Amino acid sequence: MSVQGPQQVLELARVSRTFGEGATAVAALRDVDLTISAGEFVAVMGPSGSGKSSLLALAGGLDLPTSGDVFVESTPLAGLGLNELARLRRRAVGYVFQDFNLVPTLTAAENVALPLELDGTGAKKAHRQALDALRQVGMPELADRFMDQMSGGQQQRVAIARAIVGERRLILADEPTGALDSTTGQGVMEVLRGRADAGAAVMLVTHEARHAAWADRVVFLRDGRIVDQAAAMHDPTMLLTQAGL
Ligand SMILES: Nc1ncnc2c1ncn2[C@@H]1O[C@H](COP(=O)(O)OP(=O)(O)OP(=O)(O)O)[C@@H](O)[C@H]1O
Repeated sequence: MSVQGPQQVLELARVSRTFGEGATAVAALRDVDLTISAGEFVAVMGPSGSGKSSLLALAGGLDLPTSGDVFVESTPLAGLGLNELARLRRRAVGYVFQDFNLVPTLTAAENVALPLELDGTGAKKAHRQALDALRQVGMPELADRFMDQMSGGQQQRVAIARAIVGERRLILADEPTGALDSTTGQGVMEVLRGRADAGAAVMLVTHEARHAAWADRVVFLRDGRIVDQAAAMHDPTMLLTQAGL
């Protein structure tokens, strides 16, 4: 399924995010400029606490910057009301959370179909698209299982299926392979690469150089600033050196 729309899917313009005030304030992000185009897969690397999760949260409209602007498909997020922001997130943004955020009382297929149904897609079509997404992450046979009948790795793949379902233009993934063995983790990278190749913008936070090697570009964060950007090299040790890891 191809994903079409404006060329520039995500833009962060001089974005800063500070938590707290005064002497105890923490600058999680400082003056970050970043643009991701349709079809582009960007990996974000950097030491713990460098601002990677904060960056993803701002890109997905889950948090708002202290200063600067975030645009998703040319729409400034700051100008949206809460309902409009929620609608844009459901329609345009697929988010893989570190802790999955799945609904335990729903089956895998119901979890994946949920954002589509909330957005007005009919139940049958939503179910069909959910099965397709579950197939892409290699789990079509587990569609009717509830979350407490699944391993951590299986739940993680449900979370990934929910992020890629439908025609999301922006896919944001925070360490989406933590609970997966390396073969399955590789499969998830193939799925993300495939979504980018179909026209989505993909941003992946990862500590793993072999996963960053799937990206078109790697952004390195340190102390809340982008310190370097590089075309992804297929030399993992080089990536680790650059990331200071
Ligand atoms: N809700 C919050 N309240 C206060 N400080 C926060 C909050 N969220 C993040 N921070 C701080 O902002 C900085 C950046 O955190 P962030 O989680 O974005 O880093 P990270 O690179 O994702 O780290 P990790 O790799 O450990 O997940 C850290 O110093 C963190 O303590």
